[in-house]
Amino acid sequence: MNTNIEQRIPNFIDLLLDMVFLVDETGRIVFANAACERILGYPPSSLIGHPMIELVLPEDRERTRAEAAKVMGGEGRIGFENRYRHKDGHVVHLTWSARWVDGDRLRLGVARDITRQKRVETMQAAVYAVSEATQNAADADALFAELHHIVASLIPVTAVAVATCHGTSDELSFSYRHLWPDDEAGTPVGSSLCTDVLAGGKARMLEGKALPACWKDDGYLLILPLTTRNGPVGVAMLKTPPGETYSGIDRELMEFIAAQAAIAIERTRLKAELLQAALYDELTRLPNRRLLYDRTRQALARCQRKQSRLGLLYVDVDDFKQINDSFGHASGDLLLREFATRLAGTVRASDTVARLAGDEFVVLMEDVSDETDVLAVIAKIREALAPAITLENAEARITASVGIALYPDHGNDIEQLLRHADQAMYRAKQDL
Ligand SMILES: Nc1nc2c(ncn2[C@@H]2O[C@H](COP(=O)(O)OP(=O)(O)OP(=O)(O)O)[C@@H](O)[C@H]2O)c(=O)[nH]1
Repeated sequence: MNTNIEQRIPNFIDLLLDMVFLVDETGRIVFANAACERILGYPPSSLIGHPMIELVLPEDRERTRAEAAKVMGGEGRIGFENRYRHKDGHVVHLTWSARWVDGDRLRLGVARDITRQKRVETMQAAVYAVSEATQNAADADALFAELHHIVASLIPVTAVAVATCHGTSDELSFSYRHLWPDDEAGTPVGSSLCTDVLAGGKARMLEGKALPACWKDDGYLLILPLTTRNGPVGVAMLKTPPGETYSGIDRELMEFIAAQAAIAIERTRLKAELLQAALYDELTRLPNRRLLYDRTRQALARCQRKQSRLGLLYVDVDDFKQINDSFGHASGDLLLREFATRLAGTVRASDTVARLAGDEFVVLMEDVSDETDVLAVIAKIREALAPAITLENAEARITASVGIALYPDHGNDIEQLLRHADQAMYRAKQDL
């Protein structure tokens, strides 16, 4: 009966969607069905006599040899996965069912192409990895480094650059570069390519003579626009190792990741903006009351441990209302910004200058030995305030009243210290 069917329909094995191989004891192919051409690009006749292992990706060969040895030892095996190289260069993921045919001393293997399924899994894993990176990255720099890491785990990259912008009218600036060269003018290679890709909104792949000269026509450059529903956020550039290429599947995957990365960049920016708004004063960009309280509590804990002193200055601009009344609110704002800059310039980078409200500022200094240290800072503040401040149509000279509080001399917590310094400042103002 079977013989009859085989005689009447002789080539049914070539209709199978899976590949069927017979491989001899030396590892050479003795039979391959038509699916090999559909899946690997090789006509079956061209594979006869060819060592099977040479079709396997070099990274998977050792595992594959070990698996073949098990099959040749008589074990029926199902579910082994490895990767083959298609004739056109792209990677094909396979899962195997294999057994040893003892009488013919041949390995019979049936392989299913699971490349599409693997791609879906890779994409899902990439979405997860990018979203985790977005959650965990402390800032944009950390996010770029993590995105680079994710991309490098999926495709070969030797050099990476990301240029970012805020919308179409904004200029691109290079925010991340890894082994990315400069051109003769000292700007990152590919700047004009980025501008073109951003304008076109489509990914581009460059090779050979089209590559920037520094790569000597070697390898490929993939340029991807980073765009969200709200507009462009930048451009990413990936360079293959010399002699390698990105397949259509690699490019599709990178375009997908670029879309995820663009959303991640937008979210990280939003997070940074929210954090800035929550902790910093909008007008002067100085820490606000909330951040001052937080930093003071931390500083007090350190001082307690180290048995050291902390100095707190309450600084209030004298007669600021008159500036507003005489020159207008915009000039008042300008003066407050300049005042903040000068104040911040008088202390160490590790100290904190905060704006509490209106024209009231606080300076927090760690590790002061006694009041002399603090008085020296006040002298510096007065010196910094001495030059006139240029307003829109006028010049203004300002002074400030300052009150001092020291930990532990005048209090143990932020509220007590602030109250003490405020009262001292008030007394100083009365004496004017
Ligand atoms: N331009 C501007 N003015 C502000 C801002 N915040 C508060 N002010 C103004 O700052 C002024 C503070 O006035 P006062 O508290 O009387 O302070 P002063 O005029 O310096 O008086 P003394 O503290 O007694 O020297 C008020 O007129 C507020 O309207 C701001 O962000 N911008």
